[in-house]
Amino acid sequence: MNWDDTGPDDSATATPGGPDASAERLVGSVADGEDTAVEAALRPKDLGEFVGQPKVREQLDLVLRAARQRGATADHVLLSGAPGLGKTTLSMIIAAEMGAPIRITSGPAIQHAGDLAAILSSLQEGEVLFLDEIHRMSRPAEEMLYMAMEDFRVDVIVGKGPGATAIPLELPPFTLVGATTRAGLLPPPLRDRFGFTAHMEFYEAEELERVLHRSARLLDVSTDEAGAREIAGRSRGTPRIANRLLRRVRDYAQVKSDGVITSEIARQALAVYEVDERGLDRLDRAVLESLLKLFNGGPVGLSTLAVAVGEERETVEEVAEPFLVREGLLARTPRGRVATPAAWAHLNLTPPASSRANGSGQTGLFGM
Ligand SMILES: Nc1ncnc2c1ncn2[C@@H]1O[C@H](COP(=O)(O)OP(=O)(O)OP(=O)(O)O)[C@@H](O)[C@H]1O
Repeated sequence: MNWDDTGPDDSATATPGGPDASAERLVGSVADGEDTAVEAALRPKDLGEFVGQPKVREQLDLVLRAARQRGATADHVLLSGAPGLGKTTLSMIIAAEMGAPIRITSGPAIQHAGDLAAILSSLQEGEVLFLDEIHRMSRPAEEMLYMAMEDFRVDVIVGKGPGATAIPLELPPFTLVGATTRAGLLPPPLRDRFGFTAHMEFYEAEELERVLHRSARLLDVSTDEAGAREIAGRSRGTPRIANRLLRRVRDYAQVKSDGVITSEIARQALAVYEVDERGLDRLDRAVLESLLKLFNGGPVGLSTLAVAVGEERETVEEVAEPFLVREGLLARTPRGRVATPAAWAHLNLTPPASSRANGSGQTGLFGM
């Protein structure tokens, strides 16, 4: 039986940086309103306080120290990685370490070259310009940025048509910190103009425990080691999610107990919020359960799977699947979606005999 109603659909382009459909989920990595309000208080202020990402920290520390010793402005820095891993935080740390002010804007906010010219021309010497979602800037603005980054100069075009003239405008030296969830989407001329590029990885559970202990201290929440461990394991490698789960578990501990977060309290609280021990929520589990119970582990086409779950195709593809793929629970193949042996184990289900025989789904992809 061929369940694949969509033809080859392994061309999924979803990434954690896709549409903000995950914003309202407890385990979504995009910031929601409450996150924005609380995050400012929880941001580490210098590299020493910044948890994890040891390579990025070490390299950035060298770049910044060297610039300070030379009395120069730091090179432009490109930070790539999924939402919530600390790109904004690092940009603020760069400014703080350089003793410089910071200006924050984003690619979508700069639709015209004139918008960028206005920002650039008002920068002070040494200032850090943080450009979030730099891959979403308009083309003309991007081209203006090339020259600004390289020569600290922009050409402001005055007038239109044949009478238009370019007036050169000198800029003070500044440090551009660009952030992107999709480094691959940046045109090479832009990528090449960054002196230092750092890729932010998802965090280890032990690192998230440290983030949680720090946040608990700042929020005046008491949590024991096992409580923090329980939350860290469900935080999908992302400090933003860890901090959000911490706040929900704190609520539960306060209402149902004495306010102290223990592993038992964390387990009970996150059961209420339907976040399981691996960080999967209701939607993730619905996708896996359909794949396993209705389609014997696949392969099944994305559209069929989405109908079975009762969600839009895009929601399944862009909100649930990236994490399931990252966790090795689901694979996107040319014939459709396939569950891995780990998916059967996670939901405590037994794979059908045919797939057990070759240790795989029906495609023989996962021989054991
Ligand atoms: N290494 C870290 N140590 C401690 N806390 C961190 C770390 N990284 C991120 N955080 C916390 O996670 C929250 C989200 O971080 P931040 O806003 O910097 O992420 P981001 O990568 O810029 O996200 P986005 O791409 O959505 O803008 C912040 O409140 C910050 O306190």
